[in-house]
Amino acid sequence: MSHFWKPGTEKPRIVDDEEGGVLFLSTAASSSSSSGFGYGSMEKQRQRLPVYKYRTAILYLVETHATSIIVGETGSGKTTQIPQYLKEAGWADGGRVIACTQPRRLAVQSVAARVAEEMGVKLGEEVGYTIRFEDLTNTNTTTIKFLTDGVLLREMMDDPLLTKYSVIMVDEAHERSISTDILLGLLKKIQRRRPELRLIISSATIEAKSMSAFFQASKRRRGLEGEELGPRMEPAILSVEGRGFNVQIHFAEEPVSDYVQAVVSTVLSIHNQEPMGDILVFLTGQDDIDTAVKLLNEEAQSNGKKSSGLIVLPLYSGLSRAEQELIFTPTPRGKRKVVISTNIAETSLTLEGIVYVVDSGFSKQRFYNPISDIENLVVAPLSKASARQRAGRAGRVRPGKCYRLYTEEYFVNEMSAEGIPEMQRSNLVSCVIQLKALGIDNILGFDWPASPSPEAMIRALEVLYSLGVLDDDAKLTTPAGFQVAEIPLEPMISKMILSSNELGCSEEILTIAATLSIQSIWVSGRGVQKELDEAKLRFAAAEGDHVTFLNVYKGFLQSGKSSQWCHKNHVNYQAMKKVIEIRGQLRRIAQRLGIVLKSCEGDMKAVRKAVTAGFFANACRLEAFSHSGMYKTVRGSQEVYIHPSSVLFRVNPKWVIFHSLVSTDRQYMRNVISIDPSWLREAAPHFYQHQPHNAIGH
Ligand SMILES: Nc1ncnc2c1ncn2[C@@H]1O[C@H](COP(=O)(O)OP(=O)(O)OP(=O)(O)O)[C@@H](O)[C@H]1O
Repeated sequence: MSHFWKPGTEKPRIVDDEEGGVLFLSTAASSSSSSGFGYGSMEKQRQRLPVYKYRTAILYLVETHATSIIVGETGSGKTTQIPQYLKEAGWADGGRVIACTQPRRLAVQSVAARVAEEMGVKLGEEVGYTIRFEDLTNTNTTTIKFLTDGVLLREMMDDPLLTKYSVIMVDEAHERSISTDILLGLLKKIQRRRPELRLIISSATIEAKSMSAFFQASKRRRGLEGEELGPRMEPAILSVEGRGFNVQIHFAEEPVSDYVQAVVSTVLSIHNQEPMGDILVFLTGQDDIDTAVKLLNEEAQSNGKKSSGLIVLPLYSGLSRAEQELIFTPTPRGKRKVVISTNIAETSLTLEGIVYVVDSGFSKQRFYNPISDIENLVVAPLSKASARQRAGRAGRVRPGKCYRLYTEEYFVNEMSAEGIPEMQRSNLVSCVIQLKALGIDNILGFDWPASPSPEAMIRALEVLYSLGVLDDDAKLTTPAGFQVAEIPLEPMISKMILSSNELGCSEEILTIAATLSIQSIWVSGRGVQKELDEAKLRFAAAEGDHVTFLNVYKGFLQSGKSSQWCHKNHVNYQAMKKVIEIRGQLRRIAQRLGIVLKSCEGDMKAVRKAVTAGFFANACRLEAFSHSGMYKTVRGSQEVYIHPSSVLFRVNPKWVIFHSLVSTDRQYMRNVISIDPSWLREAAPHFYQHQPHNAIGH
């Protein structure tokens, strides 16, 4: 192998914890790797998982403790088995439901399907799932329900105490997504009102001590005589030892400078030198992934022998559902599947054929600076916890290998143990509105597992006030605030949709909202930049990217949603199918909220005003003296530039609004639209009240 020679020595270990009055249970359990390849019956497979040896211990802890923290290595069987054990022990009797949350939609769907299969039932009946815009459960029969943590938060709006659930298992808690953290804070509150509710916090590498300390504060109920009632409120910690099949780790000999190229050569080396078995590659985002797919496919064409038999599939959230599901289809005999993915395949996913994992060592992460009020999407190094999750995708159903595109020295000495919780590196606008919608008024005093900075909170409150979502007492306004809270999108997009109603352009804005929620509608990649730029010119609108999206969408519909049309125009066919899918869902929500579906018939001023009504906080002005296209954000005076992928790159209108920022050598604005600055004060008088008139005047 060109890059690898060094097998790793590090073995993932579980942190033991016997302190602080916390109950620690540990029974020696051998790894299922000793059981070799045989599959046997489904029941036998279940019994071979490390978690099986802990079945009684887990059920005992759940019976006697309000909260149980279960730490176990990836592949030990936590996600698929624990909900079934609970059901078998009667926790779903009497119409009660066992919930298991996941941070990602794809994981929810695939784990639910697996559990239904293991139980021999039809998915959507006894075992079901709910993700945003999709509910595959049956109110009468579903007893085990998988759902995203975001969806469970939304359920609290209708049922604040989550009364139908007997046990809620918060899985993959180590990921510390914003929704997981909000959920943990709220569940702790609910538990005080519903001591019979049981919580299981489960994860591969959670910091069990700090999580336990977080739940420790809850008091046990007392009876009239002062006797303690109900379950013990201090959390129990259980460490499940043993993991899936063995995964041999290989590290790069030298640091890798171009990880996309390194991925391509590593995949080809595996293909040429290693026995059959599928490959899962982790890259950072759509652009990298599309490039790697293209390079591998080109190899397959130009170098028939070396790479024949490779089926290369991309996997990222911007793909349509059908395209994502391709990764689950069995690989034909004599072929090798290569799935090239973002971190959406990092946790909870079992792809049966995967034997090899290639880990670039990076992922795209959000970083927010409350002082400059700037949130960036940055390609950042992984944590050890994520690297272990990635390696764990091999070795699920047979022994595997993981090739890390970084050195062992880097892994041991420089990689951080855990990532920073998303809560502490994000803009909190969505989080605050959710809590407000749940009636949590004292946001600053909320009990968080990891507190966000007060500056970030205040910024979020200010933006929400300016969006007209909060009133002077920081309570949700009626009806606008409640409507924005009800649309399951970021509040700025929701506000843009609501404003389009008054401006008579809801049909256009729904298309824009759907397009903004996927990463890119263009086919990018190395070597096609010139053709892509030419294709974009065919659709480019002087107003900017949002209006350009409308032109592409129109062209796509006129072509009869043709894939050839997309190919000819460098438009990503799967992305367009996803736009249509999301748009349909948003349309239904808009109708439910009483928004009149109407087209502005080419009045782009209305469209730009609606975008301004939602995204006024992202307004920028071109620096008069700047020949390099430097803009400054109106609030915060941060230096930003139009991204080369924007149709306004080098056009540089004086005033623009952006949708998001990415940071490479500079801060670049992605998806940019030109505006008239007078609309800013119209849209958000409070937000811009301290700006000198000439700062946002003509
Ligand atoms: N779809 C599937 N097909 C085949 N085997 C599966 C499937 N899903 C799960 N398994 C088997 O069950 C094992 C345990 O999976 P499970 O998701 O419960 O583990 P886990 O401990 O929750 O791991 P993680 O933290 O990575 O999600 C897998 O390693 C695999 O052997």
